Amino acid sequence: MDREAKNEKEENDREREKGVAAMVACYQGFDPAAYLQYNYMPPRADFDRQDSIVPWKLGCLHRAFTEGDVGGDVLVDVGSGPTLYQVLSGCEVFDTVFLTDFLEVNRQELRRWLQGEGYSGLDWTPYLQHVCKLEGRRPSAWTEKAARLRSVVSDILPIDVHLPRPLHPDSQLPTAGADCLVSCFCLESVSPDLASFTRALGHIRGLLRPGGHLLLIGALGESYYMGGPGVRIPVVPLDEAQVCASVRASGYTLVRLEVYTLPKGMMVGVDDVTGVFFVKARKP
Ligand SMILES: C[S@@+](CC[C@H](N)C(=O)[O-])C[C@H]1O[C@@H](n2cnc3c(N)ncnc32)[C@H](O)[C@@H]1O
Ligand SMILES: O=[N+]([O-])c1ccc2c(c1)CN[C@@H](CO)C2
Repeated sequence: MDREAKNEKEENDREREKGVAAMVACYQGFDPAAYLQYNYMPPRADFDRQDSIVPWKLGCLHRAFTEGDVGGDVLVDVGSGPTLYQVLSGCEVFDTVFLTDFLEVNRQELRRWLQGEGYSGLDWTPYLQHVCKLEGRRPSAWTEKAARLRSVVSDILPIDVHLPRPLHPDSQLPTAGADCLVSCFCLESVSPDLASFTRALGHIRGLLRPGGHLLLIGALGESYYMGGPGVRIPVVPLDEAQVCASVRASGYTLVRLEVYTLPKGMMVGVDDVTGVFFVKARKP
């Protein structure tokens, strides 16, 4: 690499590090309780509304986890936040589930629910009941699903998708890698730009074994969201073409893309998201 190219690469690296550092600063004000209230209560989580976002997401995940090609022992959820919905289908398929997040406040929120004591966050019962219905079970089986989830979550780990190795080396992940990754509203919400989003996709690919699957949910057309009162967090605005191009450029085979377009009733003033994508992809 000649001197000019080397200087340009060093400048780009410095810019990227500044962008990532600025994102870390934004997340210091993240408020799990407010985030859950903004996004995981009605209308966005209304199980009686055909056009509600959360039932759409749960349907995508249910189909992806149960259509026969996804399986193995280990599922990793990348950037769990304070939410559990993203593993309610996967917990029936995998015997070992790792939840992960960058912030201790979120890891603590998850620990409290899993330990079944002192949890004062969202009531996940309607979510558990809805996924039981998707599975053809009676809604009252939600208590069995809750027990199943608590039994398969092996650990709640720190993660940083901007590191080439996002998990700490002694994270007890199999050396061959996880059999499946799920990640929802994380990568585009923590990356300063599209290149960083694509790079993070490549980093988490290293957590996956060859032949393993990635189930990715994210925001379309979103430039910011409120992570708490007065906590405005920038987001990389993505369109469908960019999502597909980034998935392919980071080394996955795209299996399918599904898109949800927000009706006005789902625009509640906490972000400017216009759509949600669901990607099923595979590491060759
Ligand atoms: C918009 S929230 C998504 C939470 C949840 N997965 C959901 O579906 O609602 C983004 C999450 O990414 C986490 N995060 C922030 N920086 C991160 C990083 N560098 N690597 C991994 N996760 C990060 C935040 O702590 C937060 O929980
Ligand atoms: O409607 N939803 O189910 C929902 C859930 C979470 C999030 C959004 C929408 C939009 N903003 C992202 C952060 O980039 C977080």
